[in-house]
Amino acid sequence: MGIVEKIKEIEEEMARTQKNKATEYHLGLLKAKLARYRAQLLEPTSKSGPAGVGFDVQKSGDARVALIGFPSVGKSTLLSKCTHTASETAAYEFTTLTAIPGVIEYQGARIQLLDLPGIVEGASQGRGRGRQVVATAKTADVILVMLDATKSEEQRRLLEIELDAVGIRLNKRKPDVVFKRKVTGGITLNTTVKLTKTDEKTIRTILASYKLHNCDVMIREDITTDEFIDVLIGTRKYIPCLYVYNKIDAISLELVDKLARTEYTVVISCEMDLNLDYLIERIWESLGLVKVYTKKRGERPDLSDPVCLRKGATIEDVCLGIHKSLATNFRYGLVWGRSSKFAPHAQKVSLNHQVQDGDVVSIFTK
Ligand SMILES: Nc1nc2c(ncn2[C@@H]2O[C@H](COP(=O)(O)OP(=O)(O)OP(=O)(O)O)[C@@H](O)[C@H]2O)c(=O)[nH]1
Ligand SMILES: [K+]
Ligand SMILES: [Mg+2]
Repeated sequence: MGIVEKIKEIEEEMARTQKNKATEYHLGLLKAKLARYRAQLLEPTSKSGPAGVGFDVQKSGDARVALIGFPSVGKSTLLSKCTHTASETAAYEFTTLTAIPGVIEYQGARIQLLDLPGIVEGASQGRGRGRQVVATAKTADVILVMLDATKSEEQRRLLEIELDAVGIRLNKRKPDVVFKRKVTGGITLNTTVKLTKTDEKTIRTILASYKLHNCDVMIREDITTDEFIDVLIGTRKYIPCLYVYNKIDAISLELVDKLARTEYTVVISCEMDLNLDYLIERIWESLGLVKVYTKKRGERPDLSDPVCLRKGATIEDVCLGIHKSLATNFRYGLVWGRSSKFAPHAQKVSLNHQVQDGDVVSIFTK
């Protein structure tokens, strides 16, 4: 039996199994098995299908945003409107057959927007180019799930299933669980909160099914069984996402209003140029980039060319963002701005100091 069939079998068994206290533990086991098969399916060495690799497009700029959606929702129209790159658009499905990168310039940052082929249901299982598309989505800093506002709500859920199947978790944080493998000593399981969505027995069984007999597990939030499996698999990607409803020119105002009030949602019309600037603002916000300005000794800070970094970035990242040699020859740094303890005055800092948006930084080398 191939992996795809095995997955199907488990999914059917799960669907047949009633969810209650007595079956919770058995379901947990099935989930663990399912997650393992799915991971196998996407491994490059898997014999069950082509490799789970994305399109070969070089990452460029300060961040990457990927457009995921069913055919003809307007992905290429959006790319053509928001960047200087034209991507072919047409009324027929599967107009776009490969990844087309464009650049959004905003607030001194360069954001790569990636137009991708439309996907169909079952994309993650290797139908069409879908698998390549979802694998590319994994490399994005923000995913735009693009939807046709004139079509049913169902499309959103279907896309979520495809992304979930390749290990992408949308708008979620990594579960607060510390997991450490050991060589001996058995399993130490600690929880700092009461578990209401899973239980110790399920957790222990899942560990056993992964042949993890020696490890430390510290659970610090009320996680579900699925979230625990995610921690064990370890390759999950937690990516912020915006749901972008296009073609609002073709629906009622009531519906536009309702969609616009939904969390993580932006409504637009590419054709009528509605809300596109707002969409870019929201993308920027979701990226959560930190901009740092550099200053040479005795000069004013250079406000024209900021270094763009991820949230949580340190002085070391600032150095690496300028030139590798800066980190190796680093002596000390000076920061002005929100991350300075002595604001408005500078603080002398080392490589591991975390910077904040708007900081001005001077680096002193040996
Ligand atoms: N009414 C309306 N039509 C739009 C809008 N944006 C795009 N379209 C139309 O939708 C159709 C599909 O647009 P594309 O940009 O090719 O869609 P796509 O998602 O890139 O499609 P594939 O590459 O085939 O997956 C075209 O006929 C566009 O003119 C919009 O805001 N309103
Ligand atoms: K199209
Ligand atoms: Mg297209």
